[in-house]
Amino acid sequence: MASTTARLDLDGNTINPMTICMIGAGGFIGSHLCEKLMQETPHTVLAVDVYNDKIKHLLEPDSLPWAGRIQFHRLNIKNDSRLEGLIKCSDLTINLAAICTPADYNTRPLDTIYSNFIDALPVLKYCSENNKRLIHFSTCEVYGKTIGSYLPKDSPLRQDPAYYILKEDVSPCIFGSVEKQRWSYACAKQLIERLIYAEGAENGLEFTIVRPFNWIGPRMDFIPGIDGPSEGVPRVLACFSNNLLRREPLKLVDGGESQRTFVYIKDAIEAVLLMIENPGRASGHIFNVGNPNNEVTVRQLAEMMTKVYSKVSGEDSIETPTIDVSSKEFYGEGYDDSDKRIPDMTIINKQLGWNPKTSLWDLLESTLTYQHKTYAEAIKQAIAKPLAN
Ligand SMILES: NC(=O)c1ccc[n+]([C@@H]2O[C@H](COP(=O)([O-])OP(=O)(O)OC[C@H]3O[C@@H](n4cnc5c(N)ncnc54)[C@H](O)[C@@H]3O)[C@@H](O)[C@H]2O)c1
Ligand SMILES: O=C(O)[C@H]1O[C@H](OP(=O)(O)OP(=O)(O)OC[C@H]2O[C@@H](n3ccc(=O)[nH]c3=O)[C@H](O)[C@@H]2O)[C@H](O)[C@@H](O)[C@@H]1O
Repeated sequence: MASTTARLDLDGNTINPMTICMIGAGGFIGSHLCEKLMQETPHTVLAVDVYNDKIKHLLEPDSLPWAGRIQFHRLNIKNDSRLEGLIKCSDLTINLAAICTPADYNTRPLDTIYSNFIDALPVLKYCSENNKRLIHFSTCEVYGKTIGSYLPKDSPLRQDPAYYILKEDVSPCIFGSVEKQRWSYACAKQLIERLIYAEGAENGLEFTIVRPFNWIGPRMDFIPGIDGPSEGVPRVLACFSNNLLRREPLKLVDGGESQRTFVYIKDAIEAVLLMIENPGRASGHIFNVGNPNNEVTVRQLAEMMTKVYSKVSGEDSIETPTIDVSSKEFYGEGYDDSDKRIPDMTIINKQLGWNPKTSLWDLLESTLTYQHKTYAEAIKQAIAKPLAN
């Protein structure tokens, strides 16, 4: 419940209720952010998306305590003149809208580039022209590969953090060749970051850029054949959840050697709320938001998810829990990968005093409990159906 006592920012000033135009509010991050804003703050959200399934529980029934503070606007920002009006009547715009599943980057590069660059242009224009604050969601993928990945395999420098820690104001953006269309997303995100930064520098736009590092939790993506297309390939959490639910081996792309740091969505949302409510500390900054303590290879992630799922479902794991698959087979031509992603936390610590709290085991336990409760029965029925026919 939103508290009735005044909310204070990090400098002890009263936070006034604001109206937030949240574009992409119906997605994974948007649904958690809407939930947080409704349950814990007095702010109003104009929720813009083409879908609202993930925020339905916040929109209905009319008797919800926050009724009237969240409005859903079903619109596609590619071609809807209502967008400018919504931005104009808000204090802050948060842009989350994007195509952001790697399976699309090399197979639908045009849609990916349009979604992440061209479609974000009007949002930026309307914020800049109307002097509205913008929080734009970029990605840790803008760093691409680490400098260390180009060193010889046995180089001792690979162990030196200077060669792999990703730092907002220092690290370069290293992408593969244009033929490696995996980088279409990262490159589009990088260009929109540069444009936002330039609008800030030349025209005084008040902006914050967020670079999420593998945020995971309930409601991420979809389970193929249940609430998404059977042939669709979501991000790794949903791919592995789907395999576990169906008692199939988890597929390790190119040996599962890539490394990632995973952060719990609920920790990450705390960071976004600090940005929303502390504009003086957040504006003009680019923030890494991740958990440097939760690093694993994809193979280790698969092993941990298998153990956690056994615990939460009460089922033994299958005899062959993982299989190797080539990236060409799994994602098609033009796939490439980030080798390692550890966020430097200096800037977000200094500006907002934020730190992630949840260990990888704990976040997987709560997320897989949700996946099991939400999908296990539906999967059982889907598997039983063809046999019954
Ligand atoms: N989840 C992560 O860990 C992560 C990591 C890095 C970056 N990001 C970035 O954060 C943002 C949100 O990610 P997410 O994980 O919530 O993704 P998501 O796909 O769950 O949410 C994106 C939402 O935007 C909506 N959308 C897309 N195009 C639209 C359009 N033209 N008009 C209206 N709505 C549109 C989609 O319907 C979807 O609901 C994206 O910009 C993504 O690139 C996320
Ligand atoms: O989440 C992020 O911070 C960013 O990175 C993600 O990219 P990536 O981490 O590569 O995407 P995942 O689908 O989560 O894959 C992680 C790793 O698991 C591997 N993988 C994925 C799925 C699978 O079934 N098996 C498997 O081995 C992938 O090859 C990759 O190495 C996406 O690009 C974005 O959502 C986002 O911008």
